[in-house]
Amino acid sequence: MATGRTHRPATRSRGIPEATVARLPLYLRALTALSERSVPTVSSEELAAAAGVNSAKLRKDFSYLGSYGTRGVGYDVEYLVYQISRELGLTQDWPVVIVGIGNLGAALANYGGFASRGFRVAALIDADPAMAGKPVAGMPVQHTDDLEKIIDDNGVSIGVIATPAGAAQQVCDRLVAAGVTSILNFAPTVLSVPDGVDVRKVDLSIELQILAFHEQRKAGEESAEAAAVLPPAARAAGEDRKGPDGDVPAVMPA
Ligand SMILES: NC(=O)c1ccc[n+]([C@@H]2O[C@H](COP(=O)([O-])OP(=O)(O)OC[C@H]3O[C@@H](n4cnc5c(N)ncnc54)[C@H](O)[C@@H]3O)[C@@H](O)[C@H]2O)c1
Repeated sequence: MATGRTHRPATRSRGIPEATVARLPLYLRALTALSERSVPTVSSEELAAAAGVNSAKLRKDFSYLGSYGTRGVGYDVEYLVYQISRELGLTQDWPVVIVGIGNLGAALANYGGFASRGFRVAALIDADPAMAGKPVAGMPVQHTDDLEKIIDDNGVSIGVIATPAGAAQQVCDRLVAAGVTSILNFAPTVLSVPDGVDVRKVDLSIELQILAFHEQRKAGEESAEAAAVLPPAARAAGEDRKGPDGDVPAVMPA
């Protein structure tokens, strides 16, 4: 009997904005690190810096949780860990299945960080008959033929897709038909899902492309700054000092 499929994140119904929900894991990670160091309280500024968020935004986010901290003391670290964990639904066990146990699926299965955050890997599923029964991360890989039964038996509502892109939609459709309502998709493809099903896509190459964009902008700003510190005559002379690729040599401060 599936029990997990009806769980919906409480955050939506409580009217917490999606952007705040997206920042809660950042706060939780920073707070967990403080808790591990037995730090009892933290100011909004310190926590904002640790989470990489603006402190006014943090205070606004925490106001949605009904957490305002104490003036001059800050926020109680343990209580905030509990509050955010509860808000994110992490105080309950979330069985997760991973579909596609190749390089990535096996790495995810071996990652210990899921279990410590309340995500129990309930099953590993792959279409390759040669993999069936083989142990990965201490669990036998199960064949996709049994996908629906596995979802039902374990009350799974969260599925992770780590198959090739061409198989992802079909895997997604089967997961959804079996009762999965949240999908974490690593395959480089856009999935169509019915209303009520949440999909989060992880694409490391997109993250790298965004970093490349920022790197390019930083390089542009540096050369603009270098040009700005030159007196006009030197700037004009600098034209002659360009390297063979047109790069302007770095300007040393006087
Ligand atoms: N999001 C990211 O940042 C990121 C990073 C690396 C890889 N990927 C993507 O993750 C996916 C897996 O990459 P990989 O390197 O592990 O590939 P892989 O070839 O090593 O593994 C894919 C696995 O999926 C299985 N599979 C194929 N069709 C299936 C189906 N219909 N049902 C169940 N299992 C099926 C295969 O048998 C294989 O074991 C690819 O789509 C890849 O592009 C994403």
